[in-house]
Amino acid sequence: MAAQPTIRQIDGAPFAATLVAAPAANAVAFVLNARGVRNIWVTDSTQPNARQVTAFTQDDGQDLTSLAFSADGRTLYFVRGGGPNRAGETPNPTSDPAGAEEAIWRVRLDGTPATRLMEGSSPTPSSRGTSVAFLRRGAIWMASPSSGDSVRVSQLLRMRGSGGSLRWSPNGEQLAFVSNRGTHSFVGVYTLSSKALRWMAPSTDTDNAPVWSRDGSRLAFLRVPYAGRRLGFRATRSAQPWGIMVANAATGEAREVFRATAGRGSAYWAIVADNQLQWMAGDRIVFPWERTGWVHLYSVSANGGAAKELTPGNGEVEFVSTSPDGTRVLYNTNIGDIDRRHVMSVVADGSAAPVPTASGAHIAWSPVYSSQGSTYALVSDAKQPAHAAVLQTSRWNMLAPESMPADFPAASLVTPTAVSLRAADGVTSYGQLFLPPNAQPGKKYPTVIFLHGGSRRQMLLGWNYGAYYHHAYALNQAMALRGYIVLSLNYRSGIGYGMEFREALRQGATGGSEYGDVVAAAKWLGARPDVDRTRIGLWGGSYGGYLTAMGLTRNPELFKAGVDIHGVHDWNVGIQTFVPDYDVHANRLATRTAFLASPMAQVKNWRAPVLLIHGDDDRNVRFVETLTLIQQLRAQQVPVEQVVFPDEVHGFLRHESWMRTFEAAIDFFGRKM
Ligand SMILES: CC(=O)N[C@@H](C)C(=O)N[C@@H](C)C(=O)O
Repeated sequence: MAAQPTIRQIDGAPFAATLVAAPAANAVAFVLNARGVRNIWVTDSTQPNARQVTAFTQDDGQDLTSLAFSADGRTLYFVRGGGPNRAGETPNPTSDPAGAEEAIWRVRLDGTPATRLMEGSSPTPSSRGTSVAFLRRGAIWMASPSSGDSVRVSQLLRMRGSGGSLRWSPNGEQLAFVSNRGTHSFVGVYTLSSKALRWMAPSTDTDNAPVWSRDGSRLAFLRVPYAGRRLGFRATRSAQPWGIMVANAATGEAREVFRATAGRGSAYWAIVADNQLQWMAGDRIVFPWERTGWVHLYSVSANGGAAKELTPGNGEVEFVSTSPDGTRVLYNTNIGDIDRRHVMSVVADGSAAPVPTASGAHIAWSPVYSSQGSTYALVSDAKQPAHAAVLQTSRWNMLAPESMPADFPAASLVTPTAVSLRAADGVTSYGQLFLPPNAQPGKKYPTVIFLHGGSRRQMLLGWNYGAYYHHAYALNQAMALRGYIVLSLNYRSGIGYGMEFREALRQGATGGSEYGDVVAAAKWLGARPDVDRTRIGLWGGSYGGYLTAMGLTRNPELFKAGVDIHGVHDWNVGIQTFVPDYDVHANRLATRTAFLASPMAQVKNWRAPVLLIHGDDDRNVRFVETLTLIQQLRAQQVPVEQVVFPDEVHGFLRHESWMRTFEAAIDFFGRKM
């Protein structure tokens, strides 16, 4: 019998991320995270086969992000390291005594080594020259070539608020940006020659997502009416309708060219894209709208008028980019295949129906056109982890096949199947079922339910496009290969199944209604002949840790053990992490509802053994959430085990953190289930 693949083998393939295309030279770049060692790979007109252009060698937890090409496509800028937490500390998960930083690096595609340029983030190379605008602690700075290979940096302008969304005009003479003022935001335009700053029709609303017209005379941006402080972890089904403004860059005067209708789609839901708005050829603006209850793309004239739906169907558009000539939009969607993602393209004026790219049971995201019109994407399937690929004769062909480890056990992996189930209140939820290979008829198997985090997430019928859930998919595979049945549950309040599913009523801090789907899943599994209903466990991270803890407090009769990774255990604490001035006394009913929807409200019922795992530099779910839970469980003599990662953040930055987490989980379930 072949040796059982280890979790380190199953989760040992590189994870591909951050695919970007250059405006010239047919260059495309992406990041490969190979067991925590992150490096940048490129392909271009000189060498169509992908090649590694950086030389990092350690699982050091220093992410590579914000890749941005120069106008000529010959130089690539990127950020190494993460942003500061509220205490101003940058992520240092190896506890490196020298500390860590968030800095902008540069690598030329001529083979010379990458070099660190300066502290900062959001490198935004000029659309014409060789300058690079960037952010440093919320201020806007500029780096310009100096003697030799060095750069001269200077703060571009001093203003209130925090800068973001840097956008060069097509001629490289102006820089548009967003100035975030906390309760509202403005769009500004800075002119380099005159050093003049002009606000675009400033108002009480939140203006963001600026995009230049193709002739550089105008700017379009989103205007979202002020709606008070958003506390999160609750449904938002409607709002004061958002709109699209078009401003004259020279005068700052603007007018509204589109406004969402009341009801469905009146609350803006973002796509994943460099720009939320795409200024296309023919002066048309392409934008996302949820009017039908699904996130679709629409097209409207920059002069106003009726919006035209480009992507009809029951499913969501998620990742969006455009062709260099502005005639086509490239996007991914689950329309027609709800538990996967496929890349489509459509003409921006809506004169023709969307066109598919590749067929097959794959998951494709982050699609981009190269400057010479080739189509690239990040792709995975049930067995092949996330990789960068180019579209050739309607197939996705891997760009860096040599990066796959020889011991990756693709053939041993199982292929999950799509399932759906109904909760007591009638709401349908969805999931992927992993069955142990060579399952024996009549045998009853121990079973675990995986609960994703977010909760605006969706697990799929294959390796996930998010790093966190790419890792989670590996553990689900490892558990199935170790003889567990695994149900990966897409509970209500997740994405992919429409607005009303995502914005499920009484979710999270307003009632925890999604826990009803967890109970339904346990009962659905318990009714299966191959499930040992006395051996059902739960595991999940963050929001999934919350639901794991809910199961162990609310229904100790259903669940035998749990692995709770940085879970939310008190919604009032969870909200305060994102809203520091949240006042639990401002609305006592809401505060009490939030507490009653939290595991801590019924922690006295907790009996089952649990493994708690947390990094203490967690910026999303504070370490104290686990501290207070452990204190209470010890007082109740509940069998509690723990794994703590000093200086790790929420989505573990080190591969070794994930491996230690998963090895501990496999061992824990082996002993407790
Ligand atoms: C928004 C956020 O941080 N939510 C957390 C409770 C969470 O679930 N975080 C991760 C796991 C995520 O997927 O967002």
